Amino acid sequence: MPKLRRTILYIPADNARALAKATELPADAVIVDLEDAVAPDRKVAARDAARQAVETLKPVKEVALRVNGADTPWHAEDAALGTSLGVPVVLPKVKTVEDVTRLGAVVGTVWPMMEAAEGIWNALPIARAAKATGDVALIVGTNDLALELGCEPGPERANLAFALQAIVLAGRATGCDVIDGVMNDFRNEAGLVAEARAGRALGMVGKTVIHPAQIGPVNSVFAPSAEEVAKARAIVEAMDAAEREGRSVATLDGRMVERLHAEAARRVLALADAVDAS
Ligand SMILES: CC(C)(COP(=O)(O)OP(=O)(O)OC[C@H]1O[C@@H](n2cnc3c(N)ncnc32)[C@H](O)[C@@H]1OP(=O)(O)O)[C@@H](O)C(=O)NCCC(=O)NCCSC(=O)C[C@H](O)C(=O)O
Ligand SMILES: [Mg+2]
Repeated sequence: MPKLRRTILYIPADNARALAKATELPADAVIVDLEDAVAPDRKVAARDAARQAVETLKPVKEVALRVNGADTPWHAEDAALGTSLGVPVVLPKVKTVEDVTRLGAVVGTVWPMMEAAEGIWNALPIARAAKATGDVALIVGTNDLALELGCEPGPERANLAFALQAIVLAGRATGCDVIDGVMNDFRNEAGLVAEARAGRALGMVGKTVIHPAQIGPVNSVFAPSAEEVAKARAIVEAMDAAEREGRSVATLDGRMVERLHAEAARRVLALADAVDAS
């Protein structure tokens, strides 16, 4: 069954109330954050809270630790914490393959944040290097990307489209999941759903979220709908019937169906089963 990563919830490592809620929330995975969500004067104290939170969450759901960047004074000890916890380590602002391999040699699995302009240009080798460290999600960081590009993404994110597509291409080519960036406007459910649908249409498998209210809507977007499941079943049945008759092409509702369509349909059914089992 595929691993569900429809929603990955960021929780600041120094927010005890939010961390206490995490096991009950229906996010598929959690990133305990030591980076942007934690103020500089709380970074060191936040490590203890992060350790506790990861240890509590690990038996319940997938959990990763976001460390401070390699150019900060906190990075080495954050990375040591990641190593001792044995969870994927989310590395901010990855620019090169070496950024990934250097940290991977210390912590094991690295989930690169795809949010630096240079990192987007190097997306394919970065994704390949990350995949060599384990089961990897490429985490899109649209805030940092927009900052670096000097642009303000509108609801359509047209000015980020090339970068988002490049990340999806790299992820698909290397077997890494691609998880979309956050929607800052966390009370805007309609906007969130539209953005999540656009990410899914590009080939992302989930979206990072920052608030509990965002989890349900995003989980729904990244789960196959009843219509999609029914269509997938019909495609698999049509292809099975064709193959029993020695044909490798079938027709369904006036459309051609080949093995690759049946393969895609089986993926939809497997995802639906995973959602039902969650
Ligand atoms: C955005 C927030 C600061 C809003 O917080 P708040 O005003 O407290 O929200 P609410 O009062 O509506 O909260 C209701 C209850 O939900 C809990 N809560 C809130 N957020 C979370 C959470 N993330 N996980 C778990 N629980 C959460 C509150 O504690 C309330 O519960 P209770 O106290 O019992 O009533 C806040 O949501 C927040 O801090 N979110 C996370 C922010 C974060 O992690 N930012 C960094 C990651 S995003 C990023 O860096 C993007 C990337 O790098 C890029 O470049 O794009
Ligand atoms: Mg960022």
